[in-house]
Amino acid sequence: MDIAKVIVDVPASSIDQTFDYRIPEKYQAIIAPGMRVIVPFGPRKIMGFVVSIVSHSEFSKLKNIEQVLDMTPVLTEELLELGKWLANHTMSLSITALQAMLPQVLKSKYDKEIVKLTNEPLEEELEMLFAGRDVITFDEFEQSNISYYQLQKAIHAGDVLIDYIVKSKITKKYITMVQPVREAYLLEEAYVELPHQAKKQKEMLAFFIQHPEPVEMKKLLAILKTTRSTLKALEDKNLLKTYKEEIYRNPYDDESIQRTVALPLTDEQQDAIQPINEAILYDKHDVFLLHGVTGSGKTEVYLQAIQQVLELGKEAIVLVPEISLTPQMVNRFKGRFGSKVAVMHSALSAGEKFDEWRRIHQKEVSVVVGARSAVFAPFENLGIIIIDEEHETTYKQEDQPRYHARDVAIHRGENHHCPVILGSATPTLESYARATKDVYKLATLSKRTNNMPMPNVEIVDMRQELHAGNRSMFSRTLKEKMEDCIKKEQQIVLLLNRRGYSTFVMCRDCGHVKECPHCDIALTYHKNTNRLKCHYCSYEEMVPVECPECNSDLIRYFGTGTQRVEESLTELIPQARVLRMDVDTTRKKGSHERILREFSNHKADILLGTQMIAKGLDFGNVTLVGVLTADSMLHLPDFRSSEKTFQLLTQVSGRAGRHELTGEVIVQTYTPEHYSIQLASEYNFNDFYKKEMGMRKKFHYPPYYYLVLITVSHENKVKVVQTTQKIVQLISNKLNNTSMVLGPTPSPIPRIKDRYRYQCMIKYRNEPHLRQYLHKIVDLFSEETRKDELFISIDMQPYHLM
Ligand SMILES: Nc1ncnc2c1ncn2[C@@H]1O[C@H](COP(=O)(O)OP(=O)(O)OP(=O)(O)O)[C@@H](O)[C@H]1O
Ligand SMILES: [Zn+2]
Ligand SMILES: [Zn+2]
Repeated sequence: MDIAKVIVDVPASSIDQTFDYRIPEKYQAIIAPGMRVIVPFGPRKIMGFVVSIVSHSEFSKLKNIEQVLDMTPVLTEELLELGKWLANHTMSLSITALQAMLPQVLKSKYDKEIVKLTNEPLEEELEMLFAGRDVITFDEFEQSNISYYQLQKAIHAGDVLIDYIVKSKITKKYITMVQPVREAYLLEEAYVELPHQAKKQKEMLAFFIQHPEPVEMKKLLAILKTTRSTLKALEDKNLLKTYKEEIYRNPYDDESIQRTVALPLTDEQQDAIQPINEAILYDKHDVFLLHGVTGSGKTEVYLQAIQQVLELGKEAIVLVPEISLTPQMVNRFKGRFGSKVAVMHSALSAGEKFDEWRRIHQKEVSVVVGARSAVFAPFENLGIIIIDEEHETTYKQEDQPRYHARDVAIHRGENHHCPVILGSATPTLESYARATKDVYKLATLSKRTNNMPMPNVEIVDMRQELHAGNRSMFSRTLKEKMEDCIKKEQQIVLLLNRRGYSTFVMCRDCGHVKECPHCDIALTYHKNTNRLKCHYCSYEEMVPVECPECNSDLIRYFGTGTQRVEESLTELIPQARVLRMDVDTTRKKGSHERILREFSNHKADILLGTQMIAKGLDFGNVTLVGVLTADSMLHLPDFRSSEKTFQLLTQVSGRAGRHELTGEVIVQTYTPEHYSIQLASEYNFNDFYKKEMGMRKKFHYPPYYYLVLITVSHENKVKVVQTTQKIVQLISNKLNNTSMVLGPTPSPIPRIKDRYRYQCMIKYRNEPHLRQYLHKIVDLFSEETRKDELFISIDMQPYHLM
């Protein structure tokens, strides 16, 4: 068994291709599938993953593995299999799929060090290598004669640990602990024998006679108001000992979180959880769709299901959309399960992320709460996977591998024979359709836990406001209600539905709009710098003083950015204290939390923001929710725009009146008659579902049809059109006659960074060999994609149609 099959890090198309390498003697005892290695490839040395170890190769002249990067596999057997499936499912390279499962630190090249964790002497050779130090570089080890096997043994025994040198603000990662090495009566004897003058030493012994548990050295010295020398003296007498313990860069202060206990479930919750608990108990894979109105206690159902999973000694993954991963959310899980919970959040530093990942890898936690990529948590005994707000499109990754976390979760659920829970107040049509066909099991929570009614929604027609002479972006009703609310010392959430909006500069005389010279899209106006920026290529320029087309000086900016809304708001209601939450004000780490904390402490009357305020917030004092422009995304070239509008309105309405106070919602719109707005205002999911399903059926969209979006880009427009044309032809010949191929058409943004973009769309119901066809087609162009910068992207089940 001295040959390793390795997936190497080369961006070549052929998927599932492994290369054989010989394992040098020194690595034979330690190497295992799932470890990363460095191998020679052509003239270069590159990284790869060992996927299996075999005794025979078809090839005769094999090169040697150059270096083994891990002493314990970073990918489990299950994740290796998942990677293979993922690459095929998303039409991406195996190497890309495997790397997507690992934290950043393991993807880039970081220097390693070996940390000694014990104060006991190590095995002789290793002990000599450390030579009294706590930390040595990995290089030093590699230059020594010590075998990898010896090192691996010390790692497994917990005596040493391999760490990556990541720059992190928190540098202190190890603490020194003190512990008595003698039994209490021996400490007492020693106490009596100590001379009078050794007062401090006596105090320290007295402390340990009372508290024989290990204590952090720093704390001990602080409590006893003494120094290291006292401790040293007792160490020398062999009464106490010190050792190091690793502390994790834990960004959450677990101790300050208030612990909670399971609430007695309502009847509806009870009915929902019962079949889930059964699936957990009998190792049964089922997908449950938990359709529960906002505030109906879905989270409590998750928590109690996880409780059951933990009692069986298994593990749980909870996925939450990135922007809902607030401290409020995290605390609900930490409050119930304490330090058993790891959090995977993109705002963590690389070092913090790695620490959280390692806590999972080393089985120190059994629950992970995280955004999309947490679905790859390296648990080996999963008992449940939960996806909260399953309708969120951020669960689809927009670059390679273009996976949907829901598909990955279900695949892992099958592997582990465990249930998958999809929860939402507004499930996707895809999931709901599956539930009505019994592919998923449906559980419904129709009432809020406090039995409060859903807040009343009033639709305001902004066209009539205009006719009545009100040109501001706030209707008269909304203004009155806001003033009233502030008077009563209650709070307001204002949503500016900004998708599809931007602030652009237009000439009032000739209508000229300033566009990016490299991308076919309007430049966005940034007020604080008075510059125009492109959001696709970061091109920027000064705002022109006159129109480049007609030289008029009537050049003005249009659109409604949150910043502008804030300004008009403070003009309209000067006494209002406004907090703004959008991408600009939350860029800094921790600012998101700060804004929410201030709002929750009633430091402001109004929380004004974009989509990110619509989800998960639970503030008892919020009684009014205003939506400024409900229809702003209805007109986007996206077949999901009605669904997204319905979801957003329902979610944001759910922020009002969650506790004792009743809430109300004002929705401003220019298209009050649109069914997504009407039905959202009635909380009528069922009718919306029926109506929208009718539309999808008529226009051949999901869930009736599956989609594939193929985008071709190149600097030469003719080449782009021709290539897309050819792809359309090739694929049309292969598909059956219930499938459709649309295109070629220019992409909604026809040029980005000077590259032209064309696309075609495949709609199909049943094409079992589609992926094979697509692979073949992509292979046909592989020369051009490699040499001529032709780019072909394939998005299976696209969410982003731009
Ligand atoms: N069985 C219960 N008895 C009493 N209170 C409960 C119960 N279950 C949940 N709650 C409380 O009801 C409130 C709403 O619950 P929760 O936030 O879990 O709802 P949700 O369905 O997840 O809402 P959203 O979709 O709006 O986030 C919370 O304050 C929660 O503590
Ligand atoms: Zn002009
Ligand atoms: Zn640009």
